[in-house]
Amino acid sequence: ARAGNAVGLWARNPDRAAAMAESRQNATYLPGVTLSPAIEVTADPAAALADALFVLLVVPAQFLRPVLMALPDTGAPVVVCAKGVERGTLRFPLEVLEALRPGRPAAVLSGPNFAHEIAKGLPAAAVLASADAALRKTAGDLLGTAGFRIYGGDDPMGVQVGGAAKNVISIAAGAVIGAGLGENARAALVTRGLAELSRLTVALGGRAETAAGLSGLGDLLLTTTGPGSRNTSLGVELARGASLADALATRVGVAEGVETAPAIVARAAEVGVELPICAAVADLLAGGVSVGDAMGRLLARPRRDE
Ligand SMILES: NC(=O)C1=CN([C@@H]2O[C@H](COP(=O)(O)OP(=O)(O)OC[C@H]3O[C@@H](n4cnc5c(N)ncnc54)[C@H](O)[C@@H]3O)[C@@H](O)[C@H]2O)C=CC1
Ligand SMILES: O=C(CO)COP(=O)(O)O
Repeated sequence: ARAGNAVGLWARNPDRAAAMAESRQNATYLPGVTLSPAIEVTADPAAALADALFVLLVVPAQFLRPVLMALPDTGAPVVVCAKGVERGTLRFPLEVLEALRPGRPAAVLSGPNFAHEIAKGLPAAAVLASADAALRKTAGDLLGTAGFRIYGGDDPMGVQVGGAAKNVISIAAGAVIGAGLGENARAALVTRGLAELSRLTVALGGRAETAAGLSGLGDLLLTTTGPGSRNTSLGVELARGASLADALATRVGVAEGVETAPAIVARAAEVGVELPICAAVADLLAGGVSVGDAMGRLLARPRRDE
């Protein structure tokens, strides 16, 4: 909307959609932000999608499939903003889309982008990656503003791996801090986490340099260095003794790393890639190991060259 487009915003719940249309706020998920008059909120998906040049899918990774199934298919290209891996199928978001809408032009938008800062118009950058050069250009042109700099990318798999893996590594970073293991440990963990992210990217056909870009290193820098990240803050809470159920019950927004941790480990195993840090997070979330024991396990791995 800030870039000068008319936007249809579909919300599932008719009461919430009506409240948002009336108050011009999403009080639950983005309190304190006034919606632009160019955004028309509706609970009718057909109305939201009418004349849309493309569709932004902005629900958590586990809900992409049911949401896509609920939306009428207008033939419009799709830009996915979710960062995760679907449990069960072990698919990345664009793979879920391809299964439901084969051949549809699609892109992924990702980067170090806390929603509340984007909503305030603070400067930020993201990468819009697609195998479809025309979509990359039109969606990049339409979404970019003076303060929101969009880079194009032709490695959508690498971008998706970065977005998904960084959420898991953020939980690990939070756990290390919450357990008082120190900032050296966090830096080591994030760096070796980046190596995991990079290995998986390459094994799935992406490029190692994508891991060093906005969607990989960039997002890791944002979310592993402070409590502003929901995944990192979840890791802190778990390390301080909260159960996963209690930690999830007391928060509003999603922590994508919870569902993605076991899924990304399993997906990596399919292509013969080991993700020790992500696996440690999956075990921590499953309640099978303490933070101290998980760190001990990582430190005890056979020594090798970096
Ligand atoms: N919030 C942020 O700063 C950023 C979030 N993302 C990614 O965007 C995706 C969405 O995240 P958020 O909006 O932050 O999550 P959120 O937890 O704040 O909001 C979730 C949204 O999904 C809807 N939802 C919940 N259950 C649903 C269901 N069963 N079916 C359909 N919709 C459902 C909720 O009504 C809500 O609108 C995630 O993959 C996240 O990693 C990416 C960049 C930044
Ligand atoms: O992906 C994000 C910022 O780029 C949001 O991170 P959290 O979901 O951990 O808050």
